[in-house]
Amino acid sequence: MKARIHALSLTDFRGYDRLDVDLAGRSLYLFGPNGAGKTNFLEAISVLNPGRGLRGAAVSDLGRRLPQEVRGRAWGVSVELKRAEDDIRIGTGSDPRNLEKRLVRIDQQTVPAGRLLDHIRLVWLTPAQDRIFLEARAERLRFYDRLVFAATPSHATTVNAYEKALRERLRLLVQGPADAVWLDALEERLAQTGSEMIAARRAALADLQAEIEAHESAFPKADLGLINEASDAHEPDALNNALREGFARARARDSAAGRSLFGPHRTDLGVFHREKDRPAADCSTGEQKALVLNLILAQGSRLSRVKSAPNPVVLLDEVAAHLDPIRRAALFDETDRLGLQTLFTGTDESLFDGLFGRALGVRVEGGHWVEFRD
Ligand SMILES: Nc1ncnc2c1ncn2[C@@H]1O[C@H](COP(=O)(O)OP(=O)(O)OP(=O)(O)O)[C@@H](O)[C@H]1O
Repeated sequence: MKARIHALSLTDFRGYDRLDVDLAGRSLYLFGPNGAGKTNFLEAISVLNPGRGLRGAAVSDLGRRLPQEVRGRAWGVSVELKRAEDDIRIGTGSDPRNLEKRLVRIDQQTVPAGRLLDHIRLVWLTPAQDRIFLEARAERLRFYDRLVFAATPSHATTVNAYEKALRERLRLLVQGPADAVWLDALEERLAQTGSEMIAARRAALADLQAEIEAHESAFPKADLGLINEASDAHEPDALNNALREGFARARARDSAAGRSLFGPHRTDLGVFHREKDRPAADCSTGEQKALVLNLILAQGSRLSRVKSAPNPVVLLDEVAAHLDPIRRAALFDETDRLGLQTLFTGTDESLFDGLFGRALGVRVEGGHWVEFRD
């Protein structure tokens, strides 16, 4: 399903007071000095999916706040998506009655945030994620779970239900009462949601690896793996049983440690640089950036194949600056070839010479779009 961003407005979002533009479904590159408002713009698009957007910010931090103001203002982001069959306007913003909360609207109707995924799916890469292979395991797993969730939205609900049951089980084990019936019931839920999580992660991994194999590109190929999955069983009943038994066996150890030491929440994403024959964490900074970028392109490509879901829109913050000219040209060609509406940022206009005429270019200064390159 094609979904591309056309008309777009921001109101009091971060440094922007008001922005009304029409991207006409095109890709975009924003350039301008530090602090101009380039990342803020990508962040505004990123909140058009459920969750906290690409900076993980609270709703109340997104509203424009002048230096003398103590609180941010009510903010809003809305876009018009043109599709083969119709146009649709989707938007989000703070609830004027409670600035900590956000509301989502689709064609004027207030709806749950999850419904946004029926219309737009976002993939992003920010400088913070370049270090994903050096981060703590839990951070990497969260990054990977977001890749899984973009194609399988139920994965987020499953992970939340699993984490809730895990916290409840640990509380019983540490504070009591260690009621066996209650613990059995919680572990049953953990086994059920845990098996679903493992299955969704494996399916996403197979898809991503297939995308990586399918494309010859200037980016290094990665071998992906899931480490410490809690069980290597594949058949659903066997996986379920293995998890239930694993949780029951771990009770005494978890209770003594005050931590949950068994389960799929302890999984890690393994990424191996095939050509260099070493784990991503041992690769150079530039090699790590290229690996993670290739993973994001694989994600964009696999999402665009999901017939029942909208085409992804890709947000690449300061990615071009870190690539050598050959890889930069390859990135522009690759996003074009995949038919992805991609929004790039960078400080220097010259980084985007290869996009001139293929995307809309805009100079940003002080929260304003000041010059257009068409
Ligand atoms: N809630 C807010 N209200 C007003 N201004 C804000 C708010 N939040 C952030 N800003 C301002 O936005 C600017 C940062 O913008 P942004 O992160 O988009 O910069 P950028 O163009 O991506 O720069 P860089 O090249 O340094 O990454 C800062 O000047 C910051 O003070």
